[in-house]
This record gives sequence, C-alpha cells and structure tokens, in this order.
Amino acid sequence: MRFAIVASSYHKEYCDALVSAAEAELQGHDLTLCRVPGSFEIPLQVKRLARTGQYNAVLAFGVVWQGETAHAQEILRAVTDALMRISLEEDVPVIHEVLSVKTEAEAWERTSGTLSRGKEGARAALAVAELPNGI
Ligand SMILES: Nc1c(NC[C@H](O)[C@H](O)[C@H](O)CO)[nH]c(=O)[nH]c1=O
Ligand SMILES: CC(=O)[C@@H](O)COP(=O)(O)O
Repeated sequence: MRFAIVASSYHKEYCDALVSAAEAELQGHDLTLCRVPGSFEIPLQVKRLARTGQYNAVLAFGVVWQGETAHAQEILRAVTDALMRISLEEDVPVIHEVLSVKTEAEAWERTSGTLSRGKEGARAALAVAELPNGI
C-alpha cells in the first residue's frame, strides 16, 4: 500500500519521533514524507497529496504546545476542521495526529513513550486503507 506522511517541523524532536514510530509500523509499504514549517501548514499539503489519488491514506503529524495565548487552540481547531473536510471532500482517509500538549511529559509520552501516537496513527491508516471503498 501507499501512504504519505505530512509532518510539522515545529517542536521538531517530537515530530521526528512521531514519524519514526509510524515508519517502523508501516515498514514494507511505500511511504512519502513531506515536512512543513508548522501545524497550520499541514492541511494544504495533505490536500495536495490526497487529491493525487495515489495514496491509501495520508497521515498528519504535529505537536501544538498550549502557550499563554489562544494561538494553540486557534491552530488546533482550524487544522482539525480542515483535515476532516479534506478527507471527506477528497474521499481519502486522513489520519489526525496533530497533538495538543501542555507539558514535556505529555509530549514525550505521546511521541516516544507508551502512548505512541505515531504507532497509533500508522495502525489507523492500515485499518482504514483496508476498508471497502465505494460499496
Ligand atoms: N505554536 C505552534 C506552531 N505555530 C506555528 C504555526 O503552525 C504556523 O507555522 C505559523 O503560524 C505560520 O503560519 N506550530 C506547531 O506545529 N506547534 C506549535 O506549538
Ligand atoms: C509558542 C507556542 O508553542 C504556541 O503555542 C504559542 O504560544 P503563546 O500562546 O504563548 O504565544
């Protein structure tokens, strides 16, 4: 199967861990990796890849840190809505692992620890890619 990953470079060490976990889980499949500057830039790249019709699923990886202002919530809401819209409009599974974190511990646990969202996202991509399409 063929998958694309769109990963943010913001909080890069955590995003790299998400990508590595997904790559390990998707071994043996065809993988394309695209980096974007921040999570806000993820949806456009996901859309560009999804509309090629070449991928069984597109995975979105980012880490949004809750700061002092509402910036993080604004990004997360926009990204979440956009990813759902792209998935439905392009009829391509989109996996949402743009994480919302408050602490180093939360970030580490979800990217490198036992709650690996990279692995979780990859498993979700494999599962949805095998669902019947158009029946
Ligand atoms: N604060 C975080 C950002 N901010 C950057 C935006 O995503 C975007 O690149 C900028 O506003 C230019 O359009 N991005 C994250 O992924 N995580 C954050 O915590
Ligand atoms: C700097 C960040 O990661 C981002 O969430 C914004 O933080 P702030 O709201 O303190 O500007």
